[in-house]
Amino acid sequence: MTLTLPTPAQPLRIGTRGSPLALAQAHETRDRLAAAFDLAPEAFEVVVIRTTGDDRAMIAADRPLKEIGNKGLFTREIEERLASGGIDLAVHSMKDMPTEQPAGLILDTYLPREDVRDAFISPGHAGMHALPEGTVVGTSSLRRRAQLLNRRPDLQVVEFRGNVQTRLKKLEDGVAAATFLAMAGLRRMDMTDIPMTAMSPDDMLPAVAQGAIGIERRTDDSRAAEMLAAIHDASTATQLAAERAFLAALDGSCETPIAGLAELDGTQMRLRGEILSPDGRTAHAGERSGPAADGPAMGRDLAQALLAEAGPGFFAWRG
Ligand SMILES: NCc1[nH]cc(CCC(=O)O)c1CC(=O)O
Repeated sequence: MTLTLPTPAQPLRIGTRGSPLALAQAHETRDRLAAAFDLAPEAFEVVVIRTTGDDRAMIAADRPLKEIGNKGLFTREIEERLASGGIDLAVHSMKDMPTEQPAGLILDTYLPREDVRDAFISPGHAGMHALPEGTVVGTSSLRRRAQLLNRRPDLQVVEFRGNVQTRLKKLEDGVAAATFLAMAGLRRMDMTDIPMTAMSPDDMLPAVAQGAIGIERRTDDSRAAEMLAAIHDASTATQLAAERAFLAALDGSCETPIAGLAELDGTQMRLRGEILSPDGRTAHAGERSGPAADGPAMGRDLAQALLAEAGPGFFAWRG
């Protein structure tokens, strides 16, 4: 098979949302492909796609994300455009992607994973444990809210939505004294000079697939498959296979406080997972270790164990 590479006249079209983080991730994808095939940046076109999620989030800026729509809200239009041939690739944060895949599309290429940890961000305080009693912390993440309240039930949590820039502005304006963001996003946007400390996964286990970028293509597009193979990171794929099997076995979505992290040491894997009640009062955590190739089985096994420990009805609040 001979690969017909894209040219400035017939560029490879990369679809993405328009937030600064999404654009940084699309540009990283483009730059890695350009380097792998020695192509000029003009051989690629970055296509910004507005999603229902972006529109609704703008209108209902103070409401929790889970109230304004279900999963796929921020990706549906992008996947439709990909399926209909309007773009050739779609770049996603894997943390935001459901575990099922629309027919005709495949999402199995991952860039090397960034820092998986959460960052604690506060102009005035050194870390989660140093916050005075009653301090107001902003976050839109059900997981971070539940984990924080589990460790620090005395704190107050307020809804904190918007892109990274918006959230930092809210901190500046004093809406909250601290917030959390993914280290990966800050690094990818070159924003590590803000006042922050990386959280140990022992204090705050990250979201499943945090820090991982996935690139989606049409199942029948062999050129895309061949080009993506050149930038794929196998270690990230091994980690995500375990973490996403854990998530899928919990039937989890972004509406459920779930955390999971697989770490590799040579051929061995350590997989940690946690499920929490939204108020943080109850948490069930566990881990598995074994050969990395058994990651998906470890993920399913850990999920079953945590579900059994939590008992029936633990996820009952889910609509
Ligand atoms: N849900 C929003 C989202 N999706 C991916 C990232 C960060 C990048 C990543 O985790 O890969 C963020 C923002 C954040 O959590 O700070």
